[in-house]
Amino acid sequence: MAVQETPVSRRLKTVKHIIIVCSGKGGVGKSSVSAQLALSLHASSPTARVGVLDVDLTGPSIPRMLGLDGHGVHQSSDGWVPVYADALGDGEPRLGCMSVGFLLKKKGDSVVWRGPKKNAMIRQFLSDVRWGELDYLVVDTPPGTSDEHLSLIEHLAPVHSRLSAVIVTTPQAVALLDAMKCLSFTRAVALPVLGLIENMSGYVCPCCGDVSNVFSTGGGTEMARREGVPFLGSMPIDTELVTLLDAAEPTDLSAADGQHDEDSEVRSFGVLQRYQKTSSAKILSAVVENLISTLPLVEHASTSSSA
Ligand SMILES: Nc1ncnc2c1ncn2[C@@H]1O[C@H](COP(=O)(O)OP(=O)(O)OP(=O)(O)O)[C@@H](O)[C@H]1O
Ligand code: SF4
Repeated sequence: MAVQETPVSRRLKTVKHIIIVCSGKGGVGKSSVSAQLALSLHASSPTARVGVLDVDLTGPSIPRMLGLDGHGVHQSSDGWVPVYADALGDGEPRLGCMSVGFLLKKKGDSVVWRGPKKNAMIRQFLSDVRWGELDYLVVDTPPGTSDEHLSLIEHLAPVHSRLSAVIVTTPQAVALLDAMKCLSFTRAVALPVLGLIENMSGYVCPCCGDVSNVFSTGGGTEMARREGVPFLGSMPIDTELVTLLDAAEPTDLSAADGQHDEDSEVRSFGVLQRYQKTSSAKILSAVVENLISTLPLVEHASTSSSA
């Protein structure tokens, strides 16, 4: 089946893989996992180019997690320029971000929109952001399955053949029940699932390294086995991660200002360097290896569905 030509397809034809991160329930760490996936994919190869699109329109948290709070979107003649998070002077920028958070007048403002307006915003994000060549576009979504998810599927599924999802859950029964609803949604819209990530799976004591299972354990593995989806890995509760992502300091705009021209919005970035030193980064690099190894499944699924 020929892929339709639309403004979204024209813009995203230089993006190899689009990975939608979703969760059935709020607060399970979906945005933290999205930010960490982007950081770890960026670190997975010296040339990997990664974008993060935050479509959690009513609660955008990716700019804060990447230390990009307070930045505004720059409009070039060829569309919106992502805010780049790589260190200045470190070669070509390879980690770009776009979020409704960059469009809000001030920190803490909220977006109260109905479905059609959200749909229009998402279409504009997909068709107007000048990502350029990307290996991975990680899309952070709101919890549950809402207007934002339907809009993404509506605009992306007909035009992008390497579109997939990752489901984030915590080990508690109630979160797993909601993760099941999320999985049913992906099946209903024929969205291939790369796998399940269990977050907040045990607590590693910073003093002795002992792991305590604060919640029940093994629910994610069991659900993945039962439902026939890959289990990508478990992320323990990491106090270092909370400090890093919740308190990621906005980078100094004045320091970066002299370094960008009209078409390049590159910012100095300490989060990437600090993240690499955390124990979460080491654990997540194994999760990312598993994720990369499941990407061929998406190509297989798209080939069989278009056959
Ligand atoms: N593995 C972890 N260890 C410690 N804290 C974590 C971990 N994962 C997430 N958190 C913390 O839990 C809180 C909620 O995380 P996050 O905002 O990523 O959740 P979410 O599922 O995206 O929430 P929302 O419902 O707002 O979309 C944040 O303070 C985050 O720093
Ligand atoms: S796990 Fe061990 S070191 Fe950590 S708080 Fe408990 S007793 Fe103390």
